[in-house]
Amino acid sequence: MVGVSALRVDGVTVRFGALVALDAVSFTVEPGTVHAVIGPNGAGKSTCLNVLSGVYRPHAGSVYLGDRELTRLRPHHIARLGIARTFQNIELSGTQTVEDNLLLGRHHLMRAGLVATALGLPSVSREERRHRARVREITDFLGLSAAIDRPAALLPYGLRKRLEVARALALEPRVLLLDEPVAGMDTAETAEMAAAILAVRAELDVTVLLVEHDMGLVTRIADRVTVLDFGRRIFDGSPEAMTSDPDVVAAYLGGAPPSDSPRAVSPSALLGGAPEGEK
Ligand SMILES: Nc1ncnc2c1ncn2[C@@H]1O[C@H](COP(=O)(O)OP(=O)(O)OP(=O)(O)O)[C@@H](O)[C@H]1O
Repeated sequence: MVGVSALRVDGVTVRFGALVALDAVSFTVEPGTVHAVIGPNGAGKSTCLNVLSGVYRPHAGSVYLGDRELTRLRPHHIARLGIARTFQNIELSGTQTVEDNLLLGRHHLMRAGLVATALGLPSVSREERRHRARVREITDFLGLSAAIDRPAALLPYGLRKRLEVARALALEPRVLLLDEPVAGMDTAETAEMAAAILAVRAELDVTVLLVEHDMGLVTRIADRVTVLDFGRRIFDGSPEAMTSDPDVVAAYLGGAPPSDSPRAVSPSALLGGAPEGEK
């Protein structure tokens, strides 16, 4: 898991009908960093993550991992190139154990074909042992080993959120995209998740891009922050500079969208549907 390539968002625009969810947004996530994308409700954060993971195709602009353009690729292809993500709403298989959820996450790394598996060839069991060993390492790393045989649905909320991160790590990514990793967590769970994210960057050398509401978390763990408001990038820089930036302060204090904002459209104009490329 070597994070050597920058993830570059270049002039990305996404529209939902007349509503411009992202308006020519650009930023670069440097390898080996924790980069946060924040902004008030409806700022375009999730849309941005959906573009990066291939769920939405932008109307304009491009996304690159190093020299590789990702813009037109499908989600599974992007995942194979080393970009894994978690979802705002936990998307685990609740009836399956922690271990099986992670093995499922490694599915595309498994080489044995159906016939070889059905015949129980030695190479298959060797491969399976290797994957199970790696899954144990990942569960240990994220403090989930005591729960490895439990069904995901029976875990407390904080552990389920961490299992989501573990499942994304099971893909052996170079870049990890986290959609609101501490949403709904109490203080202790938030602190544990913050420590886990920092460990992922420092010990696994995985670049982390997280979308988050929690300003406190962002200022504690992010190396760099991009702030969106009404689909536009209003700030890109260090967490320290962000907290005193007048545009960021104004956005977080609230207020109406600027009169030239693409968001200043009538409600009926917003019913135009999803982006052209939405799959
Ligand atoms: N599938 C969709 N169809 C229509 N409009 C959408 C769709 N997805 C997002 N939007 C709109 O695009 C804008 C940006 O939404 P997005 O979910 O990206 O914001 P966000 O910053 O993630 O918000 P939140 O913090 O509330 O999750 C919002 O006005 C939202 O209502």
